[in-house]
Amino acid sequence: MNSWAAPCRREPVDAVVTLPGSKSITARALVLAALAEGPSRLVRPLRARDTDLMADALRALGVGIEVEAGGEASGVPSGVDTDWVVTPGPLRGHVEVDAGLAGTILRFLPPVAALADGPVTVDGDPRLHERPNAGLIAGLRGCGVRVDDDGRGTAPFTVHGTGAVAGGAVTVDASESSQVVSGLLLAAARFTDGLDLSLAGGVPSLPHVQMTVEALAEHGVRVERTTTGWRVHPGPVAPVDRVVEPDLSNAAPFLAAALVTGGRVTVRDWPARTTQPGAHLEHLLPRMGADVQRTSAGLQVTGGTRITPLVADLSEVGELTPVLAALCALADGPSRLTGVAHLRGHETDRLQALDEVLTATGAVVEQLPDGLAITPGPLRAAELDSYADHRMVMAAAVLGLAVEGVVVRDPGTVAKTLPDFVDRWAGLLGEHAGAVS
Ligand SMILES: O=C(O)C1=C[C@@H](OP(=O)(O)O)[C@@H](O)[C@H](O)C1
Ligand SMILES: C=C(OP(=O)(O)O)C(=O)O
Repeated sequence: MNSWAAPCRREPVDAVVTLPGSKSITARALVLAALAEGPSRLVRPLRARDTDLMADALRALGVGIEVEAGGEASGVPSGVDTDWVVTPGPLRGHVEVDAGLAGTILRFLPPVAALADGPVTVDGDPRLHERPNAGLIAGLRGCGVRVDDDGRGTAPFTVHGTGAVAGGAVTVDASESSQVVSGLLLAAARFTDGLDLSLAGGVPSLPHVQMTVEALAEHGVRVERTTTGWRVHPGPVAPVDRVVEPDLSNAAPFLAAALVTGGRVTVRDWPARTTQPGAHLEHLLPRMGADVQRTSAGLQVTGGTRITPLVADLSEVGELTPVLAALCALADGPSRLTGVAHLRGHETDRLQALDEVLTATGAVVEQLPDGLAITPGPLRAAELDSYADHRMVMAAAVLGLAVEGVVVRDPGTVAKTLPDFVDRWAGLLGEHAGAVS
């Protein structure tokens, strides 16, 4: 499929959707299970490019990861393969791993690789070579690990595992990605001296760091907040069986459809409490005019007759920016989204890409040093790039609901976190995914 005619919808949608597991929780669960003292079971992990590549990378290091039919907890008919059973083994080096375009692999795998018994080379898509990673590589070196890189910390690079990592007190610059902190914390219980990590500056996406801290605690690791960062005590990592929550960032386009069409969308199995940044949709969407309720079915979002502009600092929830920006282009006044300078280092430079896409469909966009000012204009048809970015396809889908004639090139890029997005979108609208070529 080379291009996708995003469906336009004038009538209110009315749908209940079920979404696959969280990318971020699946990635953490895989890494911690790989470092644990015995086998762990992941029920309903996300099966998508990012998490499949993470599983492959860990397998290359010697971790057993088997697909198994789910039990009762999987919520699907018995006999359907829904679970991953992760069996740790001695971590081996002399391997190359493909990180694709996954920030989670780029930043979570190298600290694990440092515990292997030989060199591990990390490479991936051409765009991965541009994703910022200097903070992680400097942090690893501070822990006593030898890394060969091009001097910028970007992939490809080689981590020289020796079977042990000293750890100790390290200061890192995580201003470009919270994953620098998460990656180091995740493996730190296995470092000889644990890790006393201090931040050199700010860190975006704090809920994702909190997600890491909670995942560590669930695996029995002692982790605490310090005045300058986080401390992880050395010790065993306990195995854990867990059910992976639905991906709430991937819920964003589906819930946004309720606002665009003045309809109603419920996302099933919305967690009562979660560290996923997508949980902030519950508070952000009412600011854009939606009625949001927790019902017995899940999170129900009902759109009104207009979309209210949004002025918000999205530093904690950067992942939501593309879909929220699309909604801003359909609002009835100017919006301002700030706190997201680090989006320039995501799958694409998202501030530039959003500028291009929203401008092409009629908005007036100003790029700010750390965000976007978006003034809606008369809507017009456009052929949009997907920028190899799943969230840009999802943002285009939201625009397409309101703009006749939105065509998205290379929509298959959604495979990163939601391979069947186009089919699910058709299902949301009560259509078949026919308009693809
Ligand atoms: O730890 C994680 O799972 C993630 C952290 C965030 O990264 P940044 O801090 O680089 O934005 C987020 O954008 C990414 O999609 C997932
Ligand atoms: C920034 C994202 O991904 P990654 O984990 O590759 O950084 C994202 O999914 O929005």
